[in-house]
Amino acid sequence: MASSAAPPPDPSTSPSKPPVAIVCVGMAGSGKTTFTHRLVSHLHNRAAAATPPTAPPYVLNLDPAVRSVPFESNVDIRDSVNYKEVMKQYNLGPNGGILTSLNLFATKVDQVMGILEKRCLPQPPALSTTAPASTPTPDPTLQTPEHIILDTPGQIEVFVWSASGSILLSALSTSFPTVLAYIIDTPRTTQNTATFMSNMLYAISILYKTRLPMILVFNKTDVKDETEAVGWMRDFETFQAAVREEEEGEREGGIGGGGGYMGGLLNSMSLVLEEFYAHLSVVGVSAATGDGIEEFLEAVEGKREEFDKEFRPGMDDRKAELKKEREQADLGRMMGDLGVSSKAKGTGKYSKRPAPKHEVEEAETVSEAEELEEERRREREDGDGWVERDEDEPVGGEDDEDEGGKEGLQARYAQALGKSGGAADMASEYIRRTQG
Ligand SMILES: Nc1nc2c(ncn2[C@@H]2O[C@H](COP(=O)(O)OP(=O)(O)OP(=O)(O)O)[C@@H](O)[C@H]2O)c(=O)[nH]1
Repeated sequence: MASSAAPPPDPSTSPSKPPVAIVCVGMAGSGKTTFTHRLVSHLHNRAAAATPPTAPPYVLNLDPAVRSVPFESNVDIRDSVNYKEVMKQYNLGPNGGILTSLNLFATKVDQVMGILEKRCLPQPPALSTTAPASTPTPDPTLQTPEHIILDTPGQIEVFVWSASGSILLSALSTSFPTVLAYIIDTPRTTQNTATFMSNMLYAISILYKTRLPMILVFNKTDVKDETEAVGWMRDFETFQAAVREEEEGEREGGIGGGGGYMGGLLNSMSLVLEEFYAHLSVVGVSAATGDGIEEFLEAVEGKREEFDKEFRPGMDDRKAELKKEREQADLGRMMGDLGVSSKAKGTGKYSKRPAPKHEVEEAETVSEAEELEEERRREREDGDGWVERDEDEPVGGEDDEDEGGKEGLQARYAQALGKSGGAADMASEYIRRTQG
């Protein structure tokens, strides 16, 4: 695949643009992590090869359940929330554990945004009394990245449909142009027209839920290229012909199928979806070989413009309003998620005998669970449960070793939100009521 895209702009000479945030979402197994890995290493290579070298992408891992992340991330939810302990403490299954971990992480969204803005937006030059030294080669570590990349949990609905997902996306998109990369497993999705349509309907629901520009990324083109899928999208007659062919195949094979109802529905939907497809960019990539990554980055630039034109207007005015919404309405909803979790204690599918005393002492709350995390994490952590992976962040944390139970959690929430009262109190009050 040609890599003929223009070299990245030199941030030292070009008017600085904020980086674009790429949020990778997709069904479990579609290849999000492999794609993120490929994208990150591609951008690292591109930044190193530029003259002068530019800043590499800023990377966030938002999947609390992933065992190992193949790429280097600057911010990792796992440093802040211990997924296994969350499952244990709230008696949750895997999906509830991911949801609750994301909820806990989302209470720290303002800190995350603070770090992102500090690291990724051009900062006003520091006042200096000494004469500027002549530095012909800008230091890439002092430059801002062109891309922020986020990998999300495999359980797509947990991220896209949860309050915490909305909080994170709305916070991100108020500060940075934000684009969704909807990763699709091409061979699996084009197995038949019904699977294809299901995936497209999922994409449409995310598009309308988030209202962010979206790129459909047909992944795994090394196994099957995107031609058929794109054909089905661009020309509904091609799609309808495929539906007919499948129906005939089923009739000949004696398979009942949807008895005509299914075919009719698929045909109607293909007509309706024409309008939706028009709003999307489509690229074929292979995360395994790297094919199509440059085309994807070109599509991202197109979507950045769309974001600036259609999404950005009014955003600056709405920033304060959105922040308030985040703290009030969504946190209320988010605590509702925790409430569901707390009710599961002792009654639900994942209920269990009361934990023996020594286990309780081991970690009674999420905050204590965090305290018990490995020494490596604790060293980086400076008191508020939040950590940026590559550097120490000067946060005025307190030693909360003595804080146990609900008070400890309350302090966590208060700290997480950088103040006392408001949403923090609301969160802890909710927990007090539901857990007490
Ligand atoms: N052939 C091929 N396999 C791929 C490609 N991308 C990912 N895979 C494989 O697809 C499987 C799933 O990939 P992951 O990157 O773990 O997918 P994911 O969406 O992050 O998975 P979850 O986090 O569990 O939802 C792995 O076996 C990958 O090796 C690709 O471009 N080509």
